[in-house]
Amino acid sequence: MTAASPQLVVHRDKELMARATAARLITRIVDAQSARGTASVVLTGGRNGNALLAAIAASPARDAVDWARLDLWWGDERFVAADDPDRNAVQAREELLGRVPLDPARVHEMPASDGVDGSDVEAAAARYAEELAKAAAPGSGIGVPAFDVLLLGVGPDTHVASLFPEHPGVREDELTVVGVRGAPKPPPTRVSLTLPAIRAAREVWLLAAGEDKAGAVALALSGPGEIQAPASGAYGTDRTLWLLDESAAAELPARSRPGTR
Ligand SMILES: O=C(O)[C@H](O)[C@@H](O)[C@H](O)[C@H](O)COP(=O)(O)O
Repeated sequence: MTAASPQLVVHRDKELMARATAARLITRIVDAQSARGTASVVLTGGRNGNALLAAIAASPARDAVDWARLDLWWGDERFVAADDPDRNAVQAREELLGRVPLDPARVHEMPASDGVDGSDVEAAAARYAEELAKAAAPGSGIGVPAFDVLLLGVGPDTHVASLFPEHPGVREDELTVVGVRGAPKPPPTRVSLTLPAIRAAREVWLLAAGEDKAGAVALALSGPGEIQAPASGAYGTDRTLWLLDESAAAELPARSRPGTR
């Protein structure tokens, strides 16, 4: 299996998907920390991403993770004030981050619109790209850390992070982080990793639950171009995992549908 050929796991419903993925992520982090003394995870916003964080917070295995030796990054962020409830980081703190003993220096929030860059979202994107590059191993590829797991929610239009079909961000093939204006999903201004940065992750896990995602899942896995279906361009160097519930998998051809877990 190549990284670009995804593995699909279909769960009975979105609640079980969140709980099972929480167990999967906890195990993956523990394995990385056992092997290398540290782990690096990229979080996603959205309902599925937040449900996963809530499931981790509720997991009896939660504290198998050495939270102080975990680097957290974001795949995208809404470019609003730092304390705006619309911020992915604010929602992540409420669901999990405020309940576990993380090292604050290793929680890398994307810049906010009331930060040093003001309303200059391109400058904010460049700042985050610089923070990623500083954390990257010297001489390693495009200047992002080797993320162990990069999480992505999938939009009904197949967007991932804040990379939307036919938008400039999804066409970016050099920068690791871009400013996004006029996003179809509000709020319109965002900061996002690019596909090259996403594809630098060891594992990319795409989360999609609900019937409103069935068309996007079927389209993205049918092999279209990443410009028309950004989710189809999201894959890891070692593994690409689509974590679905039955509703989101409903439009997949029978031959590509694994058994439900
Ligand atoms: O900032 C964001 O809005 C997210 O990062 C976005 O990419 C999200 O993951 C998808 O839109 C899916 O969102 P849902 O899981 O809520 O459908």
